[in-house]
Amino acid sequence: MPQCSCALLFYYFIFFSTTPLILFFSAIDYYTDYFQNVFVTEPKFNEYDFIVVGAGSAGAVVAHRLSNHGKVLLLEAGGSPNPLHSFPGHAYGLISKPEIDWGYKTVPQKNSSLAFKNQEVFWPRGKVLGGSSSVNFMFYLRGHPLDYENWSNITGDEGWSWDNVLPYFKKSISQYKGEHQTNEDQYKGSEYGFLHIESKNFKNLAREFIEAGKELGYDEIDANGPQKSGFGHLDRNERDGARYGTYSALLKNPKHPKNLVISKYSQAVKIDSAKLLMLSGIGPKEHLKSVGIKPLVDLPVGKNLQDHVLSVLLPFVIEKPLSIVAERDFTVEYFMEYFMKGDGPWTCPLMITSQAFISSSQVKQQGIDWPDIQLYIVAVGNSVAGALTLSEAQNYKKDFLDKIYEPYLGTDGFVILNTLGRPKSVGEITLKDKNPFSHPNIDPHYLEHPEDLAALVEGAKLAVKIGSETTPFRNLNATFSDIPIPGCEAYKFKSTEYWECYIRYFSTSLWHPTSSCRMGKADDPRSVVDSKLRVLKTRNLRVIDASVMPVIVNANTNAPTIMIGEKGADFILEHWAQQKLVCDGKDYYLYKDANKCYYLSY
Ligand SMILES: Cc1cc2nc3c(=O)[nH]c(=O)nc-3n(C[C@H](O)[C@H](O)[C@H](O)COP(=O)(O)OP(=O)(O)OC[C@H]3O[C@@H](n4cnc5c(N)ncnc54)[C@H](O)[C@@H]3O)c2cc1C
Repeated sequence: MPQCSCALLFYYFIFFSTTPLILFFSAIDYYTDYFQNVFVTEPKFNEYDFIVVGAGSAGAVVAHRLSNHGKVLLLEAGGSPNPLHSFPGHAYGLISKPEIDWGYKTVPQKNSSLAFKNQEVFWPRGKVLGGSSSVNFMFYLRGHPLDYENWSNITGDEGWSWDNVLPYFKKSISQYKGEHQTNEDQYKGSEYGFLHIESKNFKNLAREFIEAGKELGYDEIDANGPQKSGFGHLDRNERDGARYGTYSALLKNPKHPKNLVISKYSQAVKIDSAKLLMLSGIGPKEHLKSVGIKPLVDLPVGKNLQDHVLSVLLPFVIEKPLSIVAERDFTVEYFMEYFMKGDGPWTCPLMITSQAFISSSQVKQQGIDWPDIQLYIVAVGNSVAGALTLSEAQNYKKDFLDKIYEPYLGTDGFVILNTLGRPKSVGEITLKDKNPFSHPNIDPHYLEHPEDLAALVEGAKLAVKIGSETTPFRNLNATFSDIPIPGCEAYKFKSTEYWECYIRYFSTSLWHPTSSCRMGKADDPRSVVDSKLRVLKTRNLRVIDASVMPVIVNANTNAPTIMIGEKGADFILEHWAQQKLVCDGKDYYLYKDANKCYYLSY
């Protein structure tokens, strides 16, 4: 990679001169979009067949599918994303930006996140068309078949089994140009699909990571089909190197524009499904009373919150220039590669090039291979910018990071993200008060369950072994910092107690909250919606988003949420077909000889 003796100065010049410009143009873009939306009259109907609140990963899919059959009003609290959102290299820069992010944070955590200011973890959520799919890191993963067998058992509905959700994952795909093109059975595009999935050429340290896994006895895998323990490349929701979330795919140029009215900057008074239901009087009776809301329907809304916990392992140092060091590699060459060819490092969010699924010993004891640890390798060296960005985007204490990074600044290296795929700790979302604009209390109870910490300790030990003791990394002279992190100096370095302490400091969210409006059987006291996603004890109201997952899946949650959107749209269409007998359009057909009209399930 190109070298320059005055690179640090150059980097600072570029950083401090472009950042205000980016902020300035983003602000212009935001206010132009906002005022255009207020003053330019949109075509409106007097009445709608469906109202969808939230144009996120699931909401955009539901609105799109329904607009093929009826008039849809899609209410979104945010506006259009600015053009920078499609640039994967800038994904980290989108976090916590108030024009597009709700700006949530957790309440102070008791068992985790000691390296964070006030032990509060930032919880980014997209407030923009496309929702969190417009700000996420775009990795495309579906989960383990057993995740869905579990859903099927919990709901008592075979419709959520792996065999029955797989067609919905496939249905969303339009074009697959990822790592596993030979696996047609998993990825063949559908004529109804809209997602583009690809994997570009920046794969630094991925081969070393996968080969290290093989040396330790793991297979090289396609993590989607069907998942098992092993190491493999990552696919992303991109098209020609640009983000391709539900905004680009479905809302930017809607397929049924006459039927779909998108109302931007329209906050349906309440925020997010759990909060929305509680402010409407649907939630835990005693809690609603305590904040002055009249309870209408007593349901465990906000309970059962789950999230993937992430512990960052750094710094690793290598002696070959295979990582991106911001001060050195912020080059014209890489930008040209991106803008001219749609390729290179800037197609890769956070330079995460590969990942692994591992079953901890707790899981192996049960005689199954249902991984509960996910490791990612991040081909980022040790830079001033890295520490600054981590602290600003995620609320880490800056001085804590400075102490860890200082001896290694400017060196090549990498980071391993050690994440918990199947956490046992369960959190809760409650209302602060009855003001719809107040942020909710978010308490994920990270690491409360002792088995969560035990699994992450195993992940940390394995990650450090991979990154410093295996042949592919030894060939790079890779080392893991031997300086204990501040706060854990009292423990024997790399002992189980040291890792427990390390993880309690370095633990945050992987930004995959689920299950606060859990789906389940009607007589299960944990259920908020039934297996057709209808809110229990109410009529004509469904929740269709990540919050309905009965248990979080062992995978990044965007693709599973889009799948939920697909199924949810079909549930509504099935129901609607039975309500209204309409046979006048070409999209409708007569079902057998039952003398009833059904809608084609797109
Ligand atoms: C920074 C980040 C990185 C991530 N990286 C990945 C990744 O690489 N791969 C992956 O698979 N997953 C990733 N995820 C998770 C994934 O993006 C989410 O699980 C998924 O987008 C959730 O979809 P959803 O439909 O439930 O909610 P969202 O997509 O968040 O949509 C909710 C929408 O509703 C709107 N809304 C909320 N309340 C109201 C209201 N009252 N009125 C009107 N509109 C409202 C919001 O503004 C938003 O647009 C990431 C998430 C984040 C935040």
